[in-house]
Amino acid sequence: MHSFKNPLIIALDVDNVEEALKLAEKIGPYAGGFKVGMQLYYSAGQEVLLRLREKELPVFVDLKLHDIPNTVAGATRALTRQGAAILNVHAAGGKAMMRAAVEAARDETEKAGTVRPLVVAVTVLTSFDQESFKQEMGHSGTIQDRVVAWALMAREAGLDGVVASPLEIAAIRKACGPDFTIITPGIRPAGTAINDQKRTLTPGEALKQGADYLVVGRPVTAAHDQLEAVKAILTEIHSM
Ligand SMILES: O=C(O)c1cc(=O)[nH]c(=O)n1[C@@H]1O[C@H](COP(=O)(O)O)[C@@H](O)[C@H]1O
Repeated sequence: MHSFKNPLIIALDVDNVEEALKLAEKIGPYAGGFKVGMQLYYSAGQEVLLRLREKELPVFVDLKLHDIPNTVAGATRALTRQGAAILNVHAAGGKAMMRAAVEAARDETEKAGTVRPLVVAVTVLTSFDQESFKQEMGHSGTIQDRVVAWALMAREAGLDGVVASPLEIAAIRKACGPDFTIITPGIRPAGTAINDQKRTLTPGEALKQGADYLVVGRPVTAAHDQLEAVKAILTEIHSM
């Protein structure tokens, strides 16, 4: 497995390589890893992954793949070759799609003699609350039940873990066991803006619930002093 020096993954949700590298330079000595999502990858492509490799921190490539199994397998191969330490697919894409992704990652790394990325499933996005989940997604049950069902399905498909809100961590841990990786966005240090997130906890609370990795974007990227924001989160984490 790629090694993260601490559980804090900073989402580099910016528009270009220069901005991403500037941020990575500043917070690199403190962060556990970086996340490159749709905004940056669709703007800068694989160049940003190549340049971030120079920082020697693992990168979670968050493109939330969701397509037929063959297409997702091809995309997974590409992101694996580009050095992703973690990559994600939507659990809603189904078991065959998830299995195709993890098999593609395994095959690609076995051929290259490299370390396989963790392949994790996105469950219910942290921007849903129970009300919008019911109204817009047509699910009658609770978010937690859906997240746990998808987590179990991801585990059966051979995935390494899931992305879920901090509110579901304990239930996932109970259902999927200690070795299943749980990555949680929707992290909001006390007193920071919630923005479009609906299901949130503070960094310390999320770790206490049993998260393996915390994904944090705007509480750091939009902070007046980004470095101070990262350090404050680490202080909270270390005091746990
Ligand atoms: O897959 C993700 O990383 C993800 C899943 C999810 O359910 N919610 C979610 O916010 N994310 C990502 O996590 C990051 C959270 O950013 P902030 O809300 O700015 O902290 C963003 O880059 C999102 O794309």
